[in-house]
Amino acid sequence: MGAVTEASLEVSGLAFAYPDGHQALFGVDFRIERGERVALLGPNGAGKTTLVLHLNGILGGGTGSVRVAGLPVDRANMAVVRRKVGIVFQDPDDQLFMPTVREDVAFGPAAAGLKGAELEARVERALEQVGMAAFTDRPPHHLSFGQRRRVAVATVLAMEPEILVLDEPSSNLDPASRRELADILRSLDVTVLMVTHDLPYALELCPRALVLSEGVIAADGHTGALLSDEALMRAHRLELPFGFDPRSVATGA
Ligand SMILES: Nc1ncnc2c1ncn2[C@@H]1O[C@H](COP(=O)(O)OP(=O)(O)OP(=O)(O)O)[C@@H](O)[C@H]1O
Repeated sequence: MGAVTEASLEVSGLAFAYPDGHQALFGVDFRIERGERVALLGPNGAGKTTLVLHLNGILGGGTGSVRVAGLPVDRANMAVVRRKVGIVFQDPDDQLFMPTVREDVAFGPAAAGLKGAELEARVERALEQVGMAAFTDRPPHHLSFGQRRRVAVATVLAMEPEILVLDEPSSNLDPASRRELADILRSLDVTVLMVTHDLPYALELCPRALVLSEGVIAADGHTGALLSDEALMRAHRLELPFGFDPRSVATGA
């Protein structure tokens, strides 16, 4: 396979209806290249979560295809795909359940067969990447919310994913923790897809954004340009904070 030209993520004609018949996705197409940071924007109910749950095969059975690093997300590839797509859920407590930070971060790689010094090095590196190396032996429930979110990111980084998917990464963070997480995400050498309603955060971190609305991609382009398009914003119920000028931010730097 031509690994060099493969996209990190390629979604083609993805359509999906829930078992109750509610159609959430109506033919979604986009491609994310290796190393890009892309924001997935859209109003409540647009289909963002439904889309994300297709990226590692939690949801399936619709039509169209999802490929991660060229590999189709299907039953046969599920174990590999789950390692390649790291999803950080909105609530870190959904991801942290072991007695110590070390055990939480080691959990995934250990289940994938890593042990001994190799496992220890993997854990150490992931915790260093999120600035949490000093907390290795602490119980996660003794950490602040912002620290727990960083550990949740580490649990996913420890799997060395092809693509890091973050669901509302800035939610419930104070301004300092928000900025620290932005610095961490910027420093990572990994493809990022970030689902967020925090439009200034999207602008700050992601040079490119997708707008998902009523189950289709309504716009795909430069984040600053999309957020400056008042008609587009209005049409898809996207609102910037009062007084915020997207043209005043150096996007994705
Ligand atoms: N289990 C389900 N069964 C039936 N319909 C569902 C189910 N889960 C979600 N939906 C519907 O699918 C549509 C897309 O929902 P989804 O959660 O993907 O949107 P979202 O963009 O993530 O929204 P939000 O910003 O509120 O998180 C909505 O109309 C929702 O009501």
